[in-house]
Amino acid sequence: MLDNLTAPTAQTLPLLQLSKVKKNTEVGIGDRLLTIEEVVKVAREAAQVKLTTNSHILKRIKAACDYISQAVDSGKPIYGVTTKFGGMANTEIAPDDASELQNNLVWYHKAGAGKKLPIPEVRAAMLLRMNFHLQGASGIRWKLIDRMKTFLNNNVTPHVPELGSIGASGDLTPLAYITGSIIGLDKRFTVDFKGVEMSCLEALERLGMPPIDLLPKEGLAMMNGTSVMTGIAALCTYDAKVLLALAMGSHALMIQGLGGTNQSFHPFIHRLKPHFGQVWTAAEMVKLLAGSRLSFDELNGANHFNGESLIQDRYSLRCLPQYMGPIVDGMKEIERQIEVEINSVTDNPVIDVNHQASYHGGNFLGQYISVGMDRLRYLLGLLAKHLDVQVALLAAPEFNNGLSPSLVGNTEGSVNMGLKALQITGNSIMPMLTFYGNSIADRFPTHAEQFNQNINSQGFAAANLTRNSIELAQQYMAVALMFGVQAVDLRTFKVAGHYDGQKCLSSRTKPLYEAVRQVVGKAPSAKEPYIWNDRDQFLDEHLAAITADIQAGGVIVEAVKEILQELGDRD
Ligand SMILES: N[C@@H](Cc1ccc(C(F)(F)F)cc1)C(=O)O
Repeated sequence: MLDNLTAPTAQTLPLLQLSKVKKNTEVGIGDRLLTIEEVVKVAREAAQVKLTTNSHILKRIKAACDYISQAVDSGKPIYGVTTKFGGMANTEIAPDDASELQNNLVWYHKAGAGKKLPIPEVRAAMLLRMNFHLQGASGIRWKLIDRMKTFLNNNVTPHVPELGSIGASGDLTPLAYITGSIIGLDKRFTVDFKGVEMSCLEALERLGMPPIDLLPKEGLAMMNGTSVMTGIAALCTYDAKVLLALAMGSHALMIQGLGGTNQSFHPFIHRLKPHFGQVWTAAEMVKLLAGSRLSFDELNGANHFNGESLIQDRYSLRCLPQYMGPIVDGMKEIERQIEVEINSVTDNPVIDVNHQASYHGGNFLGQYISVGMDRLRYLLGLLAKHLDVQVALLAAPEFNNGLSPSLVGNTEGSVNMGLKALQITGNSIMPMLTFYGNSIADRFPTHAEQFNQNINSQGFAAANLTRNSIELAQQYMAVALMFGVQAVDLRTFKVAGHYDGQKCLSSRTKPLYEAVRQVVGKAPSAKEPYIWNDRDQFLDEHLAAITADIQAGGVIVEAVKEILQELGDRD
């Protein structure tokens, strides 16, 4: 009977394609693969979670629990069920202590430190934990899975500290905080209950659920694994993809501002060096620039050379596909790996109910997350470095192809300095991003946990660092967009004698330009560019508004949704 089960496995995963989640508010789990987008929906947009009702799956979950209780009764030695944990796993425990062992595990792992993780990250972690428990390989009761669902669907989130996991046994300590809260182990496990901080006991009472004790294996089943780092990583990966789309849009604005050519993106060139990301970037740039009156359309081999400026664009424009290609490819690979991890069982030992056996292994090691997140931060650094170079070109009258220094709007105003300070702000962010590009997976604590966890991933730390990088990159993107929009207006004046960039931009970049103008509250005008006199606005307010819109997935993100969709296309 149980042989016919069809739980998702890594092997059944499709090659990555971010599924286009319909605008519904429900995400079903247990009998299908979860996508990163769905994790975002549950974590950030409060989509309701619906557990599978597939009877095969329910039976398998129960069968795994039965396997454990029989093992305890018969004295079968199983790690962490009839033995102590980690480097103390040479010590057996009496069957009568098997439940206490699990409850104690949660208790002594309440040893984390630092700030609380953001609520969406803890929600993502709970979703992933449920998703893996539904594969029925852990020996955990349905009741506990259902409790996590109740927490999620009622907007109740355990407080989980940011420090305390080396990503080896997965995230033991962060997951202990989730476990302690859903079972009500002690009042000092606290939660956010629809915005109000309270003890887990009060929250459980409000939800109509009494505290419960864990049964044998259930502590391990709740705590062994990568769910928290993977939850953070899924959100970061999603945000990075949005940033990549925005970077493409910003480059397209800046190329138009600089009066560049599309010739370097000719498909002929890229067929001769057909890396996926390179070819994709070049094709995307051709689409993004199509119809522009500001950049040159020279796909027919023409050249606007006039003996003044260089006969071809500088590298940051001309080599854009060759530079961006590895970033596109890298992010796609990271996404694919995160999607495997979010659909994986990361527990130990795992129970094979079909063969009535359990196996000792190490799926909890978060190395895919650490290496992926280290790489993601590195790629974000590269992304920012490139945008910073375009900003530098735009700010320098020697290289900006006839625009004013620092893109001053009103050059008649004797004291105007334009975007000079904005460039410096960008210059202050970019090196931090490349610094954050350093890896942490290759550093590890010595002698961890009596030499049991003697190799560890640092995946949780890598994910925490990546959250910081994402935030910095969002700030940087605001700088780049402001430069792009101002440059477009100044170029428009040179080409068309007025400042309304909308009239001259390509149709694919117009929405991004308009979204930025909307967010900063400055409608496009033929009379004045975006920034005219220095004292017409404070630039930091614009930066903050643009960053906030990007973080909220607002109109600026909406304006690049076609690029985002095209990024999701299968390679
Ligand atoms: N991931 C480990 C489980 C484990 C390892 C260590 C400890 C502790 F508490 F000693 F640190 C708890 C659980 C394993 O399955 O092998």
